[in-house]
Amino acid sequence: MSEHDLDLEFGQSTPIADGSSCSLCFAHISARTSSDRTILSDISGCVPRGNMLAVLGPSGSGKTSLLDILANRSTISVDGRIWLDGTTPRDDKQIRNRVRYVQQEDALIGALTVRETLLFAARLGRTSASSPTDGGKRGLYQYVDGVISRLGLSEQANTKIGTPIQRGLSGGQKRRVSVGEKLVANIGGSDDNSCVVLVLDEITSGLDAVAAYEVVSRVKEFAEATGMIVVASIHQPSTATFTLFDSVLLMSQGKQVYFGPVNQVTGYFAKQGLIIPSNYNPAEFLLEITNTDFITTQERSSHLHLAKEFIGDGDQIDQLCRAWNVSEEAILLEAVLCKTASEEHLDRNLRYDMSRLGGFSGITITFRNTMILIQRAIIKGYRDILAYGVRVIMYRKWSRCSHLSANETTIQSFFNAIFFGSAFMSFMTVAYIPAFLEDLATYKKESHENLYGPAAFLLANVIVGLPFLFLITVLFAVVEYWMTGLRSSATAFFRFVMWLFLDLIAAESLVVLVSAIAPIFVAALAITAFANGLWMAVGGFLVQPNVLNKFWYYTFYWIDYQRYVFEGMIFNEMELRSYSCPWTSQGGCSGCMYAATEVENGVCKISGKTVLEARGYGRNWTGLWAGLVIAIAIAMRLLAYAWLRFKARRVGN
Ligand SMILES: Nc1ncnc2c1ncn2[C@@H]1O[C@H](COP(=O)(O)OP(=O)(O)OP(=O)(O)O)[C@@H](O)[C@H]1O
Repeated sequence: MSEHDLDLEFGQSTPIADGSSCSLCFAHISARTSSDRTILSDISGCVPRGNMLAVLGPSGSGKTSLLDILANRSTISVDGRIWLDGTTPRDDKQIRNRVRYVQQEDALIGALTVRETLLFAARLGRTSASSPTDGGKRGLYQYVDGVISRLGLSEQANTKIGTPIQRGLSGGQKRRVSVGEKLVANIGGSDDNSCVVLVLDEITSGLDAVAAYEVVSRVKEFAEATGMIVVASIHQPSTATFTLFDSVLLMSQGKQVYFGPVNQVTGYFAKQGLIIPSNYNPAEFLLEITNTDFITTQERSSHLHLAKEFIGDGDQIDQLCRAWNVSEEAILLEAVLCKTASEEHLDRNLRYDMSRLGGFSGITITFRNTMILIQRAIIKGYRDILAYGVRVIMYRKWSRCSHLSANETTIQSFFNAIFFGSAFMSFMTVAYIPAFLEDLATYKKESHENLYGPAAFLLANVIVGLPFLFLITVLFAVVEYWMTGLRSSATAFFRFVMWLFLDLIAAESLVVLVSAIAPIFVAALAITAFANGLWMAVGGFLVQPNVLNKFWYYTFYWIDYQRYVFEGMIFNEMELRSYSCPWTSQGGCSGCMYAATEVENGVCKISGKTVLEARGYGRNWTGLWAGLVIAIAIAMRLLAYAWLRFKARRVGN
C-alpha cells in the first residue's frame, strides 16, 4: 500500500494535502495515572472530514481514557500530539469548543420535550459572534427542527424526555437527543457543523442491536451531510452497526492493536494469521482476540481457529501490538502523522483560524446564559413533580392534628406542633435531591463546554427556587396555621410564614450543598437526613441547651438553622399569648402548671412569656435569628459554589 493509497482510504481530503480540509489526527498518545500506572501507550490515528472512527476494545482497554484526551477532558498526565485541521490547538477552551463530547450517561432534563431540550442547547451554545441561528427565533426553530428530523426524532419532537416517575423517550431516542444537543450547540461560533469533532463515549451502551444501529446510522448520515468527524467508543456492535464506521482503532490493555479502514480489518488480521470466519461478526472477533479477562488463550484459539504463533505463549496482546508496530499500515500511518507535523510547522497560522473560535466570551454570555438557565429551570419547576410538586403534597399531610385551644394542657402540644412542623418541613426537603441531581448532571455536562459556570448554575437555581418555596410556604401555612390554632393575628401569621420560608430556604441550601459534594442519590439522601436529624437533636428542644453535651453546644448548636426557626416560631406563638388554667375556690391559681399572672372571669391566665422563661427561652432575638438563618443559607450556597468551582478547576475548566 502506498502513502497515496492510505490518503485515499482516510478520505478524499487528507489533513495534509488540503488546507481547507477538516481532520483530527493524534500521534503516540500515552497516559499515566498519578500513581505512574500507564493506561495508554503509543496510540495513533487520523480521521478525515465526514468520517466515523470506532474505538473498539475490551473493558478497561483505555477507550474512555483516549476519548477524554481527544476531548481535552482528561485529568491525568498525557504525552503525544493532537492536530485539529493539521494544527496543534493551543488553547484548552478552544479545543473544547470544537470537540463536542457526548458522555456515556444521558444527562437530560426529564421535564423538557425533545424540541425544548435542543432549543435550550442551541441557545446556550450560541455565541454572540456568529451562529447558524442568526435568522432569529424562526431560524433557530428551523435549525433545531432540521437536526431533529435528521436524527429521526420528528415524531417525538413534542414528547417529554421523561423522569423516573413519568415515562418519556426510549433509551435509543434519549441517546439521539444527547447527540442532537451537541449538533445544535454552535459552541465554536462556526458557520455550520463542519470541522467539528463529535466524540461519543459508549454511544450504544444499554441499547439493543436495532436501537444501536438506528443511533449510529443517524449519526453517520449527519456526519456525511455536514463533514463532521465522529470518534465513538463502542461495545459489541452488531456486524451491521460495525460496518457503518469508516475506520476502527482496536485497543487492548491500553495498547494499539490496529488502526485502519473497517473494510480492511479482515485482510489485516489474515496477514497476521488470524482468519475471521466468514459467518462471524468481525467486531466480536476483534474483541475476543483482545480480551484477556474472561477467556483463556486455549479456549480462544480453538474457538476462533487462531494461528499457532498466537497460542499458549501467554502474551498474545504483546504479539498483536508488535505485529501492528511493524505492519505496513502502521508505517504508512506514521508517515501521514509525520507529514502533518512538518506541515504544521510551515503554515500553522493559515490552517488554524483562531478568530473563528468564539469560546466563552465573558459577562455578556454568562448573563445571557443565566437568563436561559432561569427559563429552563422555571419550566422544570412547574412541570417536574419531583422538583416542588411532591413537597406540596407531602407538606399537606403534616399536622392534621386537631385544633388546639390555648390552655395549660395544650402548651406542650404547641411546642411539639411547632417543633415537628419546622423540623418536618426541613426534613422533607430531601424530596428535592433527585431534581437537583438531574440539574447537577446537566450542569456538569454543559460547564465542560464552557457554556456557563457554577455561579450561573447556582444563581439560576436560587432565583427560580425562591418563588416556588414561597408558594409552598404559603399553601402550607394558610391551612395549617389556622387549623392548628396558632395565635390568631395577622402579624403572627405573616411572621410564621416568614419563619417557614426561611426554614425551607436553609433546608434547600443544605440539599444543594450536600448533593453538590456527594452527587449520588443514596449518599446525598443519607447525609442530608443525618444532618437534619442532627439539627433536631442539638436544637435545644429535645435536649435543653444547658444539658447539651459541650461539643454539640459549642459547635452545631450555633449553626443550627432549625433552632433559630423553632425559637422564632415559639416566641411568635407564645410571647403575646396567655393560656388558661382552672381557678379553684380552695387554691385559686396555685394548681396551675406555670405561675398564673392574672385571673380573668374566674379563669387563671398563664402568660406565654412565663412559659418561655420557665423553659429557658430568655429573650426574643427575632431579627438576629432571621439574619443568622439567612447567613447560614448563604454560607451553604457559597460553599456549594466553592466546591463546584474547585471541581471545575480540577478538570481544567
Ligand atoms: N484517572 C484515572 N486514574 C486511575 N486509573 C484510571 C484513570 N482513568 C482510567 N483509569 C484506568 O485505566 C484503565 C482504562 O480505563 P478506561 O475507562 O479508559 O477503559 P475503557 O476501555 O473505557 O473501559 P470500559 O469499556 O469498561 O468503559 C482502567 O483500568 C481504569 O481503571
